[in-house]
Amino acid sequence: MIKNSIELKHVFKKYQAPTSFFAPKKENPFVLQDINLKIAPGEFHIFLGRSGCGKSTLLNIIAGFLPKTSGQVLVNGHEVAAPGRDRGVVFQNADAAIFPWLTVYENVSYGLKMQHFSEKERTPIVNQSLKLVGLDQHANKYPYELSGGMKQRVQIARSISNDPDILILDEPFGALDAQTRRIMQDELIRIWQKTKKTILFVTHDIQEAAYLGQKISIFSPAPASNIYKTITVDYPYPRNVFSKDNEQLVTELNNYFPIGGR
Ligand SMILES: Nc1ncnc2c1ncn2[C@@H]1O[C@H](COP(=O)(O)OP(=O)(O)OP(=O)(O)O)[C@@H](O)[C@H]1O
Repeated sequence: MIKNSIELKHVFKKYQAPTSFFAPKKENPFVLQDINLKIAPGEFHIFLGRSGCGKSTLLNIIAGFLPKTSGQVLVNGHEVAAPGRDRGVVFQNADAAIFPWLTVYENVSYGLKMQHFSEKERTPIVNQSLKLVGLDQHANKYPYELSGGMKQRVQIARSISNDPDILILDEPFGALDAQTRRIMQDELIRIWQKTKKTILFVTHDIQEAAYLGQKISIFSPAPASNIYKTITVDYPYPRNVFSKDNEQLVTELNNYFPIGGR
């Protein structure tokens, strides 16, 4: 068993069509068809693809929120059957993910409290997580007092406080303005380098994939999406969006998504 690893073997996914006595019987197409992938411990891995190709579906299967139709999904060598502490998830919509009636501190502390950590045990973990994401000065604020970027920091701190092996992020910066998005991308790289977690990050933004990813898995269009190719990006961080390396990578990635193509 390799710790912090993810392995996908022949994963297929088809959503169940709604059934009704009056509606004609209908079969939904496969959303994902024969996905095979290995994500190594400590890797920063990107799922890149057009809207609707099934990136979030696969991420939710790995997180344990959705069942697969067939195949094997192994996290740390064990078949995924449900969500678990080994996987922390950060969603795009922070407003739906954090509790509006709890402070920043209480939101980050909540999961640990549910796992019966005592207050004495929780305090240093929560303080450390808040410091890591730069929210230590905002611990007593409520979500309505926070910017979009700060709310995403709360989600990241909450996940990190559980000390997951793998951090799973579903378009976490998609709703942020361009400047905040770049700041959060730099923050995430810093957190990844510090914690050495395995990161699985979903995006449809080519520039974002090129700026963040060590490995970029490119999804084919819907339906019945597959992973076309996984590209290894071996130039170092921090990356310069104006560098020749970056320009070449963005051009290469753009070739997989022709304008006007599906
Ligand atoms: N609960 C569901 N029931 C039926 N079909 C679904 C369900 N959830 C998603 N789908 C379909 O599965 C396909 C993949 O959706 P998914 O959200 O995984 O794509 P995505 O690549 O993450 O898209 P986006 O980037 O827009 O979030 C889409 O065709 C979508 O309509």
